[in-house]
Amino acid sequence: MTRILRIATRGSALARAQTGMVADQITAATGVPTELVIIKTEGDTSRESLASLGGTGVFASALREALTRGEVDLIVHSLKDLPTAAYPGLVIGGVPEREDARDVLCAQGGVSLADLPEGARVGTGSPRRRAQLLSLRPDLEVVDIRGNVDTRLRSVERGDLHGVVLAAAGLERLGRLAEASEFFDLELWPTAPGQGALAIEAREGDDITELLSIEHGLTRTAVRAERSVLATLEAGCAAPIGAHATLDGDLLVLTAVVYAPSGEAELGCTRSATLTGVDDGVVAEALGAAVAAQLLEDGAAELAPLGGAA
Ligand SMILES: NCc1[nH]cc(CCC(=O)O)c1CC(=O)O
Repeated sequence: MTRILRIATRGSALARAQTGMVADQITAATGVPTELVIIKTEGDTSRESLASLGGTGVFASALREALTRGEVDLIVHSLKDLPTAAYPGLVIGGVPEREDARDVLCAQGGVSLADLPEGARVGTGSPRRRAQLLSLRPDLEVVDIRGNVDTRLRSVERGDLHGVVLAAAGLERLGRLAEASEFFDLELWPTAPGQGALAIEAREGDDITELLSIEHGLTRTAVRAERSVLATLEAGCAAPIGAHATLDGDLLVLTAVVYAPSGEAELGCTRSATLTGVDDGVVAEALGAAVAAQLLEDGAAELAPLGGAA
């Protein structure tokens, strides 16, 4: 019998698109056929705010249960939506190369943030994006929105909002990057730990050698540093924190910023560590922990609500 890899995904257009891309890559590289298994999650069906759903992992848990039960072989997650805590019996078996980690503005008339009218209504459900918007444009009315990328873009098309902030990677995967009216530089506007990257989760001990074909070690190392900041701060995925790591030669450079929810203040820290190719993951994790420790020493916990879904 030929082996078929069953790959679980959430049902949103973005989730299906990115899972299909990973599945196609695996098949192209290894010849092993794949099958997509769509799993509905509470995070997809509920209209409640993320905070009232109980915070981290609302998108991941139904898929993880299916993987644990053996109903599927792999899960493709957006890395930024994956809680930092390990899940018993499961491992991140593959991390493909990261795409664009930046946030973008999609605004009526294709205008930039600076050119939005006074008091413009801009939608985001992310406390980080809210703070970043307000720090640059305190006059804006930031509107808390939920829903998938398509719904968010439609609220701009319909004129309910002047603009929305979204991840470039998500728009790209949906073929809608042309709707971006401004790309925010990562130095000025660091994004969520792991943004633009995917995680392929597998059962511990399963020998899924096909994953080697999509693995990108430098992405894995960079996101490990970013996620280590969150884990050390004991912050949830909805905390107002941006973190981004890049490689400069053999130097891993990590910047993290914690924002006051109002956008009126922020604390940043940049540090670097040399990668040697040996234990890079450990080095990355220590770098993230050091950056987080510095932020805490500088008062991050007093500046922003860090825990759970803020
Ligand atoms: N929270 C939803 C979510 N999870 C991952 C992405 C984008 C793709 C990515 O970062 O890999 C998005 C949409 C968005 O933030 O615009």
